[in-house]
Amino acid sequence: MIQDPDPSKVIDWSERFADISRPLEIEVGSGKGRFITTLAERYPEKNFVALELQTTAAGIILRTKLEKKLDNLQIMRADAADIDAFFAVNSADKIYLNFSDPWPKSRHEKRRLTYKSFLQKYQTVLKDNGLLEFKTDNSGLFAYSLKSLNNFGMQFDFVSVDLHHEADEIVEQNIETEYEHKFASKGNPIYALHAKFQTKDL
Ligand SMILES: C[S@@+](CC[C@H](N)C(=O)[O-])C[C@H]1O[C@@H](n2cnc3c(N)ncnc32)[C@H](O)[C@@H]1O
Repeated sequence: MIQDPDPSKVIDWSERFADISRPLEIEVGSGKGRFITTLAERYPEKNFVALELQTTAAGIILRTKLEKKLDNLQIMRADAADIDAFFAVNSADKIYLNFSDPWPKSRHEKRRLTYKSFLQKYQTVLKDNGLLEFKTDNSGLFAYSLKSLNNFGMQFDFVSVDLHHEADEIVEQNIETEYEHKFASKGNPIYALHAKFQTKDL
C-alpha cells in the first residue's frame, strides 16, 4: 500500500505493476473496496488503483488484495485532490467515482468529487477517450454532477436513473459497491453515468 505519498514526487508505477502497458483503471473513494477488488479479480489483464482517504478502509482493501493475491491492484491512502500528482498525464483508461460523499451544503460544493477542479485533474490523468464512470443513490449529487460535467463540456455515453432495472446485459455487467448493495436492497434507485472529456490541448 502507498501511504501518504509526497505529491511533489511522481510515482513510478512500473515498479508496482508487472506489466505497465496494460490498461489502467482508478477508483476514487473506494471505501472497503468491494467494487475494485471484484474488478481486479475479473480482469487480470488490467491494472487497478484504489485511491482512498481513510486508513482503516484502505487497510481492509489491502487485506482483500493479499487474501485474493490480486497483483494487478495497488492501494493508495491519499487525497484525490492530488490525483494529477500521482499519475502521469494521459495514463489512465478509466476513473470510477462510486457513491461519493454528497456534500449537500452549497458552501461545501468544492469538496464534491464532481466539482470542476476535480474534473480538471481527471481530464489530465485520463487518456483521450478515457471514461469517467459515476454511480450514486443521491439524486441531488447526480443532478449536480450532470450539470457540472455538462458545463465542463463532457460528452455522455450512458445515463441511467435506475441502473438496476436497465437491460439484462447492463445489469449483469454491473459490479455492486458496498453502498450500492445497501441502498439498492432498500429499493432506492441507483443513478449512473459514463462520460468522456473533450480532447485536451497540451
Ligand atoms: C460514501 S463512501 C463510498 C465507498 C464506496 N465507493 C462504496 O460505494 O461503497 C465514500 C468514500 O470516499 C472516500 N473519499 C471521500 N473523499 C475522498 C478524497 N478526496 N480522496 C479519496 N477518497 C475520498 C471516503 O473516505 C469514503 O470511503
